[in-house]
Amino acid sequence: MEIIFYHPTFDTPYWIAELSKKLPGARIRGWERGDNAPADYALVWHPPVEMLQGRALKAVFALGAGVDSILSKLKANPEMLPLSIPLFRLEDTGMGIQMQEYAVSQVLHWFRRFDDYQALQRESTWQPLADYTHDEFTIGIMGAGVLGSKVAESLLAWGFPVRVWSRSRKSWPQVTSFAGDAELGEFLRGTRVLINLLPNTAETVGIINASLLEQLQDNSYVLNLARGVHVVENDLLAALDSGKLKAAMLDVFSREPLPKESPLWLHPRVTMTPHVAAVTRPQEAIAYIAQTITQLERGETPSGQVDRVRGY
Ligand SMILES: NC(=O)C1=CN([C@@H]2O[C@H](COP(=O)(O)OP(=O)(O)OC[C@H]3O[C@@H](n4cnc5c(N)ncnc54)[C@H](OP(=O)(O)O)[C@@H]3O)[C@@H](O)[C@H]2O)C=CC1
Ligand SMILES: O=C(O)C(=O)CO
Repeated sequence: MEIIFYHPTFDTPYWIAELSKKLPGARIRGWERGDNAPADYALVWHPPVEMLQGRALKAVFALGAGVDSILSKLKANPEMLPLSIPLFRLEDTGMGIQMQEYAVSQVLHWFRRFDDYQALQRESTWQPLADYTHDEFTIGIMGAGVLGSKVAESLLAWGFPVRVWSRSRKSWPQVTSFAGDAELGEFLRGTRVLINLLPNTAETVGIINASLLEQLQDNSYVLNLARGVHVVENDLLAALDSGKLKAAMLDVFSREPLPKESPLWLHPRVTMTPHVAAVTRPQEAIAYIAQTITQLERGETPSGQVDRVRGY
């Protein structure tokens, strides 16, 4: 079995060595321009078109959870990967716990009013504030997939009311589920902390815009953990300045790295991280990919296949 690997920043020799331990029969090589030799599987992130085009692959693996970059490249170059070749993505593989850590720490930060206390500290003001209660701190998670479900679970454990919004309805204990565009308004009206874990698709791009933000409760919070293009950044800034939003924490941006001139950098109620909410953990990802390849070789149907028509 021949496997080709391409990632613009990962340590390719390390990945090849570790993958080889899990797939001892496989010949694995880092792909370089001009390599047209046969391959059965391709493991990729931001792959050049020529890496995949014209190959009789058994499957392609995205080395992350989101497949928006590969799908948008495919839109422009459909011949890069025919629909008959399945595309897999990483399902959790250690990203769930990272999203839980991020979401729980930030929600608790807002819930315990550490943002307000930090502002008071800057003025050397000693001023105890009224506590927030859990029942006025409903968490609304957009996207109830692999990562959204993990985040829901962790915030429930801290006693917050949790609701989710997705395409299909969920029947999860203690979680209120809203499904489809028709129920988005009702979902938003009860949400105090909006957490975004949607995939980037034609339907979700720009979804966090002025009209959506207007439907949230006053003094709400936004935590964007998914993709920058979900948020209309000027609308978010306007909602912060109008007082509709109390604060936003952003991990992802419409342009990355965030340009120096972006007003988001200096906004007093915006905090940010540079797209690190959940990174690919090599050992977990390698175990998942090796197991999935083994299942495919046995003729089984592993989970994690992307529905390319649906876009996630
Ligand atoms: N910032 C970071 O470091 C990282 C960001 N991410 C981002 O997180 C995203 C989510 O990952 P993951 O949980 O694994 O993805 P999943 O595919 O498992 O979940 C996607 C969820 O979004 C819902 N959804 C999709 N389209 C719509 C729509 N039009 N309306 C309502 N709901 C919709 C799906 O609904 P249904 O359940 O009905 O199908 C599903 O619940 C990734 O696509 C990626 O962009 C991922 C990893 C790291
Ligand atoms: O896996 C993903 O989709 C990511 O965004 C990794 O940072």
